[in-house]
Amino acid sequence: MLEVDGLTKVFAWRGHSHVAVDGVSFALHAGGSLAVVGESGSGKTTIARIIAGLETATSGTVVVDGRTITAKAGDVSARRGLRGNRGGRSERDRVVQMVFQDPFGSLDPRQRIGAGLSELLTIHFDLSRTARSARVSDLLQQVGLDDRHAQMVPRTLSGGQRQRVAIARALAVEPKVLILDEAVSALDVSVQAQVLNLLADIRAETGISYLFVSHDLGVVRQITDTCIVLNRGAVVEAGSTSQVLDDPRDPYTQALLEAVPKPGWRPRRRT
Ligand SMILES: Nc1ncnc2c1ncn2[C@@H]1O[C@H](COP(=O)(O)OP(=O)(O)OP(=O)(O)O)[C@@H](O)[C@H]1O
Repeated sequence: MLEVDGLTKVFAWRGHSHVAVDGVSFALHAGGSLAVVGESGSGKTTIARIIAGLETATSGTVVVDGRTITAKAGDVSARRGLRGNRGGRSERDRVVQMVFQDPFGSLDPRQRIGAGLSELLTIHFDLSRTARSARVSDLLQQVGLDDRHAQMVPRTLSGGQRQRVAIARALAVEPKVLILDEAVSALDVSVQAQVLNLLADIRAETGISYLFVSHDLGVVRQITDTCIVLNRGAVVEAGSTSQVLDDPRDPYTQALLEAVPKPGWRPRRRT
């Protein structure tokens, strides 16, 4: 479903340059769930943003569902080739969707949740008003919300409910790949568990694939079957999530796991 090959991103500014992603390759099969883990600054979000089309790659390819979707800066023909005929939206808008840690940024503060979903459906599908309204109800139900929430604006929802809305909005366009970038990190533990269960159910029902970016190895264990570990933009270990987390081969992965606070952990005193 998703094949990433030799992906590289170099950020350059005022005579400086920084290799944020360094020849990353991995594959995610249909209905699979792959974690991208690594410490802060290791390049996780940059990879996610390139796949979602929010950032251009310096080199390498991204293939989703058999179609190459990588567009380098200035590569207009690649972008044109991906244009769908629905409202001028690119095909990538539909096949890959992304949910962020803070859904506030992607929600219009003045728009009621139902109206926002309806607007998205209008952009991407040719549905009658009745069919559209039924689809809005279905989407809300799919994420554990109801028609009551359709009448609310983002600020009147809890953090967990807002994240459910963000997931409903992503699902509205029927993507093949959903990128979840620290999507449950800001939620408290019980709400986090509910959203993780919801994501597991949606994957089982729809066969959607997840690319799960997280620094939380406990969450990664629950929601993914395969895992890549990044260190300074490069993949240092890849395999099944249980193998990587239970029997890490690479010293960096071992150090990453050892850094997770264990029961009885106490903050070290400053000297
Ligand atoms: N627009 C940019 N310009 C310059 N450098 C950038 C830019 N975006 C990211 N970087 C750098 O690229 C590196 C990787 O950043 P990225 O956000 O992908 O890391 P991350 O693993 O997602 O980190 P975190 O877990 O803290 O979100 C970092 O060193 C960051 O400073």
